[in-house]
Amino acid sequence: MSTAKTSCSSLMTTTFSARYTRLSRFLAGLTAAVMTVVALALLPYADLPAERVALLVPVFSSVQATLNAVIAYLVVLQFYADRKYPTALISIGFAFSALLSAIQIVSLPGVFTEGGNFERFAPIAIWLWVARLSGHALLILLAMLVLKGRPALLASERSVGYQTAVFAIMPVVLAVMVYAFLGYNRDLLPGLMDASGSYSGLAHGRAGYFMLACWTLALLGILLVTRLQRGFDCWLAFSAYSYILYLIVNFTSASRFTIGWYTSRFFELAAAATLLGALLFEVLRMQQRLKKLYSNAYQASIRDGLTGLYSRRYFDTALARELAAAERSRRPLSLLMVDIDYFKQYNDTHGHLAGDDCIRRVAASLLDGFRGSDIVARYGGEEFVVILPDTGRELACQTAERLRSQIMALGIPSVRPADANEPVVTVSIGLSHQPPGAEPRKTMQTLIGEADDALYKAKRQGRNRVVCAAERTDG
Ligand SMILES: Nc1nc2c(ncn2[C@@H]2O[C@H](COP(=O)(O)OP(=O)(O)OP(=O)(O)O)[C@@H](O)[C@H]2O)c(=O)[nH]1
Repeated sequence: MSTAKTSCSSLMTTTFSARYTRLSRFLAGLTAAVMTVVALALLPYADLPAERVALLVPVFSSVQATLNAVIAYLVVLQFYADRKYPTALISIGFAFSALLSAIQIVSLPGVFTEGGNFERFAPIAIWLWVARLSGHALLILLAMLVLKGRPALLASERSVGYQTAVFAIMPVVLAVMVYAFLGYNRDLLPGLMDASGSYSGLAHGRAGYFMLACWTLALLGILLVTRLQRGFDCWLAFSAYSYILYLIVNFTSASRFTIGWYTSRFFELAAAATLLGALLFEVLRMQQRLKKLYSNAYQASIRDGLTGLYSRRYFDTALARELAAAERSRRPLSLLMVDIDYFKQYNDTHGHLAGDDCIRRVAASLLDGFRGSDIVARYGGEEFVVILPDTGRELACQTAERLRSQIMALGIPSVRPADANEPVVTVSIGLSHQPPGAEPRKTMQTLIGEADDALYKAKRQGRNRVVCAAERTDG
């Protein structure tokens, strides 16, 4: 019960595996600690003015917007797979942030005009920044509340495609609405920056505290609700923590073109870059897992569960393939049908489990006795078949004889009727053969039928022997 609940409360259980959680926790914790030290070391210098590098901030903002857009894309695709609404809300958060960043870049100095549209956009630009950061955090917080309140709530399988499209469009609508609202009310908005470029009114006022509170609540939400059960949870928490450091360093300077103003952007960049790295790593791991799963499923579909030999189904396709190849290359092909003698008595005396063990030992011996190109399969019950490509009748007879002796040599104690003289498990073998270039060529059914008839003859003749179908036809 508790396991089911725990897995529900974690994010992205479909794609993101638990295996690397401890490593992610350690790495995210370590990186957060290093960043905290860097932030603390920076604080005394945050106020110092720095060179005005007009393009630095637009470049930072573009990279950050691109990273967030890619994260949003990967996460909304994840919603398509796991159908969890919190996943969709997180993707909206990142897409919303990316879009508002893009809008904001237009207003920055040196991007479209020398002085920038900044002066013209100034009241909106800084409000866009406030809206972007708080909106992003609130959407993550909302995701955590939904995850906590309705952990089992899933989008229906039928509508998930349509809902994914809606969630992909929603951030555009939100961003346009925020932009329109701010533009429309630009004259009413309180100025958050003075003519000298100082925004200490924002940093040490209600808007600044609000932004910090949003990210602190988002971080607490991630920690308390997900309990960092998956790698993604850890990096999402790290990303929220990076935003808090970003704001603290940025607010300590509270003025444009200072050490704090520039360097704070590294923290925002770190938030997006590490999360994207974690996502890509998980996508790569998922690919590896799928490959392994596919290979396991394929092997299970062509192998017999008890013996590990090829299954009857695989044998059917293999025989058709090998017969066609033998015909094309005008080479011979032989088929052995091997059956354990008196197996019913063996089972009745020693029990079914011992019977299984006997089948396994005979199968292992069969595998041992053939070339890599020969195909050994379990035909059913205590019966096996072996396809011997490129093998003439003489060689096939010798091989079958060798196999018969090899199985006797295993010395599996047997219970026999009074007339049987071997106290060990033996096999009877029927052999059929397709000579090179023979016309009319035999079909699969003919070849199997002939081997089966030969096996029946071997049983009637007293068992523990090899009978070749060609002998009977010729004779
Ligand atoms: N333990 C075990 N027994 C199986 C398995 N598949 C089939 N059998 C048993 O194998 C026995 C086959 O019996 P029969 O077909 O009468 O053949 P037999 O006793 O070997 O007699 P001959 O073939 O004429 O020598 C049956 O009792 C089946 O229940 C299996 O996977 N495990």
